[in-house]
Amino acid sequence: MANLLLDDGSIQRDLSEIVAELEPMGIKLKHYDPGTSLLFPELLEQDVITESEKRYIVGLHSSVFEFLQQDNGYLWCDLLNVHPGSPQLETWIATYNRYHTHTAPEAVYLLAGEMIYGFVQPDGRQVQLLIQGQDYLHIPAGIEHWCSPAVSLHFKVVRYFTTVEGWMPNYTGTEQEFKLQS
Ligand SMILES: CSCCC(=O)/C(O)=C/O
Ligand SMILES: [Fe+2]
Ligand code: NI
Repeated sequence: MANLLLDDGSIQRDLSEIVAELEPMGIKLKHYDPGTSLLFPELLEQDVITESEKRYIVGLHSSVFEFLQQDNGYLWCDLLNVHPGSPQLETWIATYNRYHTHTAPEAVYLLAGEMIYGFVQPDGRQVQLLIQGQDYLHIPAGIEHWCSPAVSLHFKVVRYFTTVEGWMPNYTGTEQEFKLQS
């Protein structure tokens, strides 16, 4: 389940409170646990999974989550697997942990592991959202965000795309500011 860290050091753990905090930015967060992870538990534990294993997981998952694809007009989806031995991991982190926008929505369903997203609220305050297994996140086009693996450096995520080319980061230059109270 997700946690939201606010810039005053407080943490929201209640899903409905987090949803309300994200709502002014048009960001949707849901927790769906249809039991699909039980279909491939050993694959979710593995650091390395093959392309055919990825296709198997995405295929099983897509049939259960067909409504997500239809409701949101997703054209295609893939499975991104990040682990401590992932090639170019530092480059990947450097690419996405800077504030950026996309011209298309960014939607993800986290199968395993943890990811952190940063957002700028309408009043300028920055928040950090931790998502965990079975969390679904939808960020509208044009919303500033950054993302990163959590320190475990493990996540497996289904990414939903509404355009053929996927998400291109447009960097905004906004600095990450996260001052917690002393
Ligand atoms: C969510 S995994 C891929 C990273 C990415 O494309 C992106 O835009 C993160 O914000
Ligand atoms: Fe992004
Ligand atoms: Ni590992």
